[in-house]
Amino acid sequence: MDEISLACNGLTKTFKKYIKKPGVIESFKSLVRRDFEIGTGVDHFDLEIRKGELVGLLGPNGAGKTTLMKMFSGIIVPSSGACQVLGHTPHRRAMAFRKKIALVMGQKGQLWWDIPAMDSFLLLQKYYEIDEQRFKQRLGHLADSLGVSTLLNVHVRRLSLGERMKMELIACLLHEPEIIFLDEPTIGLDLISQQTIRAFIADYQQRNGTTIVLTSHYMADIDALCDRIVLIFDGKKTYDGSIEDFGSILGREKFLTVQFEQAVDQTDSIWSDLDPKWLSGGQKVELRVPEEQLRQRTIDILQKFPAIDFQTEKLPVERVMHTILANPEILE
Ligand SMILES: Nc1ncnc2c1ncn2[C@@H]1O[C@H](COP(=O)(O)OP(=O)(O)OP(=O)(O)O)[C@@H](O)[C@H]1O
Repeated sequence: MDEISLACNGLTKTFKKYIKKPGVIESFKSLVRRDFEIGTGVDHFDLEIRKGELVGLLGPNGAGKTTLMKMFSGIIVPSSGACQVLGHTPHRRAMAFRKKIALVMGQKGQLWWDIPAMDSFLLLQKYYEIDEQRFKQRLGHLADSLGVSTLLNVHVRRLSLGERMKMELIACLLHEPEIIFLDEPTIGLDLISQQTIRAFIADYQQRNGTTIVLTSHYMADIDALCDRIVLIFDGKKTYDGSIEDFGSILGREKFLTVQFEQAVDQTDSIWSDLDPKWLSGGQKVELRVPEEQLRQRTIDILQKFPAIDFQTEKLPVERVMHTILANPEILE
């Protein structure tokens, strides 16, 4: 039987949300008594992740992804429900647990800004009690793989965003964690840095079989790295399955792209049920077409509007996600 790395059951996190009424008098009143309501960040979430899986956690802004990652890594205490990570209850923060996990938050680094990354790594070596030889070997290997060996002694504040993220990854991997939580590791990075970090994570995971939970706003990350995706909306799990099945959630559809000689009439009824996405000022369109209608619908379009190029492909996950974010009831 496969070993389970993470299991949670009915995991819930509620927050007090303070309400401030407008006006000066209300501001003074709020100094004495603050009204609040209870908001739910994560709502009765069940999840099981096997050892060595790379799972993508997806959802719109404010869906509860970061709250979930914080509960998995023990930074915040659940309001109710159960969570076990590598046999530990995360929020107890036992040292044995901390040595087995790592959390990288793209929005919030753990490295000190005013000192070189190397100094932070040395502190982490002490904190995690990493043997000197193993530390040197590991740091050398990670820094080489990420192409930052020459930057270890540069103050973190002087590094570019991409270089800083690479240092954050090294910091999280030095102690050889068994499970890694990556919350938006590529956020704000340019395309090249995104690709480098993506390739590094894929390679690292393949070599080490580490369990990884990843959140990202970039579907390219999810597409390239994750076999399984979990969708979260309003704190609730709405989908858990393979990326292939996710791609076919909207039915057996193909993605048809047509490039025209000149801009065409976007109000024509021919597009009405094909979810058109217009590009190049109306000279190019991307359509979702049911597989069984693909031949006829393509002929109809080409007969009506002079085209210079067209292609069909499997519906990209990005497009499926976009449609689901706009119409979450599809998953009900
Ligand atoms: N400390 C807190 N106090 C009050 N509410 C909070 C707190 N942390 C999170 N929330 C609320 O919980 C919900 C989930 O937030 P969370 O940060 O987990 O979302 P997310 O999916 O990570 O969003 P994003 O993609 O924008 O980072 C939001 O409504 C948020 O306002």
